[in-house]
Amino acid sequence: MNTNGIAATAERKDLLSNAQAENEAARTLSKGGPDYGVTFPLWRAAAGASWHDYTRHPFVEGLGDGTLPRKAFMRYLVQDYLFLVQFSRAWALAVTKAETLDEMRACAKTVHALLDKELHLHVAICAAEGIPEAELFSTREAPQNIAYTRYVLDAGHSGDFLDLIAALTPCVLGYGEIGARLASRGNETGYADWIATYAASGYQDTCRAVGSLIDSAVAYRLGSEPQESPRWRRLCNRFETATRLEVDFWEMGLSG
Ligand SMILES: Cc1ncc(CN)c(N)n1
Repeated sequence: MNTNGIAATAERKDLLSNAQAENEAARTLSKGGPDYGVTFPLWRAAAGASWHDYTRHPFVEGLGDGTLPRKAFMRYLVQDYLFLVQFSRAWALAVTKAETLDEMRACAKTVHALLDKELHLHVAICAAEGIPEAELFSTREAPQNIAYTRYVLDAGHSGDFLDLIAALTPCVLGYGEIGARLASRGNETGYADWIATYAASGYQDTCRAVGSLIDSAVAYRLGSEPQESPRWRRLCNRFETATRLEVDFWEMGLSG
């Protein structure tokens, strides 16, 4: 096969995987939204307007309709590469804070998903824009990036497994929700690869696994009525703080 043939096959594969992601997302949304367990919807509801501000942020809407300036996207993406490096460390910390082997396995799988799957998107897009990975790795972190990632790491160092998981949840599941919603619109924009990554079955499987990890971790430590626990409010607060830090992260992309 000549190079044109290879490129055409690769392009067709891309189109197919984008179409599959859109179909999956449409099926998910027709069920009433992504189903990531029972604890996540409670924390999301407790976060109130902050959740809406995060998942419906102008940056997100710009990704969905293609109006987001490329400069803003690249500023975000370079920082997000560094973000994912720190988040991998935070999920690795969760492995050491876990109390069961199932929890350790679930957290280790998430480390793998971040380092060996999600980061590829960033490396590939940046390479296409002429930014090599070594340059990404040595970029200076934006203050919003430091604030968010170090908040989560501190939640893990100063608290227990649940404190850490509550701070990690908006990141994983928020993007799952955003990816599914944007893909269901079916717009062909310059950000289709980004949207397809978070709507794809691989990422949605991670979201479902994390949703079920949260449910079992909460039941293991707080029993069958977790909302009655004195810890519940603090966990909701951690989730909401991380959600607001997600909003600041989008703002960082739009700044400058
Ligand atoms: C800031 C941020 N939040 C969440 C994700 C999805 N893992 C991400 N890549 N970046």
